[in-house]
Formats: sequence, C-alpha cells, structure tokens
Amino acid sequence: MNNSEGDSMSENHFCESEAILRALKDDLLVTDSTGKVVMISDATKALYGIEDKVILGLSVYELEKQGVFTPIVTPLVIEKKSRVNVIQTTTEGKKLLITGVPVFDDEGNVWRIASYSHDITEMVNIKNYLHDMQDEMERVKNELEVLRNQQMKDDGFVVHSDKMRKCIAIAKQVSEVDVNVLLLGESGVGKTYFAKMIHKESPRKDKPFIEVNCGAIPESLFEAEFFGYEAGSFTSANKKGKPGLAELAEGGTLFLDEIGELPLALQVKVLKFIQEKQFYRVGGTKEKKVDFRLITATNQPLEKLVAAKKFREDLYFRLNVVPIHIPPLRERTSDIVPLIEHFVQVFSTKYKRERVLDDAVLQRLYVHPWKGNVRELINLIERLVVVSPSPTITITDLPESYQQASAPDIETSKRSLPEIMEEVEKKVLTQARKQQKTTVEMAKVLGISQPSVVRKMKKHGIK
Ligand SMILES: Nc1ncnc2c1ncn2[C@@H]1O[C@H](COP(=O)(O)OP(=O)(O)OP(=O)(O)O)[C@@H](O)[C@H]1O
Repeated sequence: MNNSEGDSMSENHFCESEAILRALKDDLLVTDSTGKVVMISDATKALYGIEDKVILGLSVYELEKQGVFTPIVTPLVIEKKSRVNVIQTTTEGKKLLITGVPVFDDEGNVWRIASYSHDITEMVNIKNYLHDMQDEMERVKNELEVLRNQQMKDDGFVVHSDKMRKCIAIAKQVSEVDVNVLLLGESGVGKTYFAKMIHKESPRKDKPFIEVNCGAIPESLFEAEFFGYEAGSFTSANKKGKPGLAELAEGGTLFLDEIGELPLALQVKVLKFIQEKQFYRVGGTKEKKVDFRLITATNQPLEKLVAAKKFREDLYFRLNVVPIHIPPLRERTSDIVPLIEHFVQVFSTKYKRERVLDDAVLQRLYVHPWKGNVRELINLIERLVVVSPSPTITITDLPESYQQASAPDIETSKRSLPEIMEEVEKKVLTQARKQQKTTVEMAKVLGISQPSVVRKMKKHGIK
C-alpha cells in the first residue's frame, strides 16, 4: 500500500466515523490518553448544552474546570485501565451515569477513552423518593411501637382474691394457644385488661392488638369500619379505599368488646368472618385473608340473649370456647382495700399530693356495692386525691352517695348465705384489726379464742 492509498483509507475511515457519529442518536465522547476530545456525537453536545462550541481538540480537564462535565471519567479509566462508572450532574441538573471504556494500543497502553451516558435523573428521583419513604416508614414504625407500648402500658394490676388469681391463671394458660376466649363480667371489672394481658403473654405479642367496640360503632357504618372498603364505594368515603379494623389485626389479636351489642344482621357476617378468616371489603371483589387470634367480651348475659333470639346460638358457641368469668368487685372484697391503696399511691404521685384515707373511709368503701367496679373505684380515688384539702381523707371528703354506709347488696349480688357470712366475718375482723393492737385484744372484743382469730385472719388474708 502506498502513502496516498494509506491517506485515502484513513480519510475514508475518518469520514466513516464522522458519518456514524452524526447518525448516532446516542451520546458518545472519545478522548485520547491525554484527555483531548477526538470524537463527540451531536447527542453528547446536546446533552451538555454545548452545541455551538468547537469541542474537538479541547481537553476534558479544561472542560471540567469550566464546569461542562464534572466529574470526568477519563483520568479514572487511565488509572484503572478498565471500565469505570461515575455519576455526573449537568449544568441543567440532570443526573447521568457515565461509563468510560478504555481502548488499548498494541502495547497494551490506553490509547482512547470512549464514554457514553444514561440519563438516570428519573431513577435517582425514584431512589430519593424511596429513601424518603423508607425514612418515613421507619418513623411511622417507631411511632407505632411507642403507641403500642402506651396502649399496652400496665399501671399495675392488683390481685389479692383467690377468685381473681384463678381468672389470671386461666388467662395465662390460654394465652399460649390460639383458642377463642370469651371474657364475661360487669362493666369495669377488667375485661379489657384481661384481653390485653392474654395478647401480651401470647406468641402474637409483637403484632397488633386491635380493639373493636361493637356497641360504639353505628350499625350502618360497622361493615365499612370493620371490613374496610374499596375506592369509590361511598360518595363520602376516602377516595382510595381503606382497610378495616379486621385487616389491621393481621398476625395479632382481634378483641371484640361488647359483642352482645352486635345487631343480629351483623352477627351472621361476623360469624362467617370468624369461621373462615376471610372477608371482602365493602365494594370489593377480591377475597382477603387475615390471620388473628380472637378474644371477645361482654357484660351481657349471652345465654339469655340466645334464648330470647337476640344473639345467634352458632356465634355464641363459636365464641364461648374458653369463657372466663371475672367477678364483680363486691364478690371479691379482699381486692377492695389493696386496690384503694394502690390507686391512692398512683394519684398521689401523679398529682404530687401525698394523701392517705382514714380508717372510717376505708371501712365505708369496703362495704360500698361498687356497681361500676374497678373503674368506679379509680374515678373516686382520683377525685378524692385531687379535691381533698388535707393530707388525710375523711368521711366528709366523700361524695354524698358514698357517705351512707350501705349494707352489702345481697339481693342483686346473688350470693349464697355462706358467702355472705364469710364476707361479714372478714369485715368484722378487718375492723377489729384496725381498732385493736394485738390478736389477744381482738379475741377479747370478738368473744372468740386467740388461735381462732389468727386462723380466721390467715384465711381472709388479713395482716
Ligand atoms: N385488678 C385491677 N388492678 C388495677 N387496675 C384495674 C384492675 N381491674 C381493672 N382495672 C382498671 O380498671 C379500668 C376498667 O377496666 P377495664 O376497662 O378492663 O374493664 P372492662 O371490664 O373492660 O369494662 P367495660 O365492660 O366497661 O369495657 C381500667 O383502667 C383497668 O386498667
């Protein structure tokens, strides 16, 4: 091959490269090993907003100083002698993933550096968005954890009576397995507390505890609240749809309080849901599954409701696998004084007011029927601690309805005579214990032997 032939071939080659570069819609920039631009596609010029400039022959180091490309990939490729990726931000704020590839000469030295880019602005935006969402999720998770702990906070559960000890023992036993528990008892006896305790002791303890007060949700809204709804199912509803309380219990415990208040029409739907653990959201066509442990509670006589056809028998049997009857306070009087002392302490600390109840007040409260049970007791003690002017709370500080000494509520309490006698015996002994210094003196006053006094005190847990 003569010189003129070689020249024309390299010229041809150059023209061919130029033609390819022009035709190329993609970005391509080639430099020599000193960083001088030897080829640049129109797409690259457009990308960096340098269409009018003559770039050929300029150094990318210079262009970097001018802020056209930052950072440049050329020195990294030379140093590593291999493919390198960097991320550039253009003057217009676009994010580019630049890939630099070395082209070697016959001696293995880097001869050319070809680089091309991918616009990853969108990807970076999505990544940032994801990152923000992750942060947000983390924040919400922490907040949820705090709220869950607050919901489960235990201010100390006071248990002295054997009856309550038995209830606690059953609750602890059933907490380990996913059996349906029905908590029965008057309002304020501690049913909700028991439901939370069973959850806390169960393998589901780190999952949600969802409480649904069946008596508090209007019938017309129950299904939407309980099963959730799909987008556009109501005019007033959230446009995107909303999960229901049942769905939120996934993995955890679903506590249906006041189940006796559930209207008949809804009972059949709730029964189907409990049996199948599947449901449809209102307006939904996709069946959803949920895994939960069920606890229900009521202060209503469910059996009577069943007999009166106000509560479905099949639902009753389904719920009543393990019933726990929590007795009213007046049937476990040995809990009264410890509860009073506990809450005097709690509210004295809370309101920074050291208060004690004098003996006459304790005796009066001991025989009070406590129809509102522990809730009533807590409210009264809080009120006394807050409003009593002196450190010792006396009878005159009590609200009027508590000032009259009331006899035990024999008719309504439905207790047997031996039970009532036990209670009277205990009251008399407690009173005597407060008034006398020794068991010998107590025996004298009560007209029984000293060993009998000791034995009876032991039986009633009097110290
Ligand atoms: N033995 C106890 N020791 C300390 N606090 C108690 C005890 N029993 C109940 N409580 C408290 O009394 C209040 C009423 O209890 P809870 O709400 O569990 O009753 P409930 O039976 O669920 O009432 P309702 O039927 O009205 O829902 C709660 O603040 C609870 O923590």
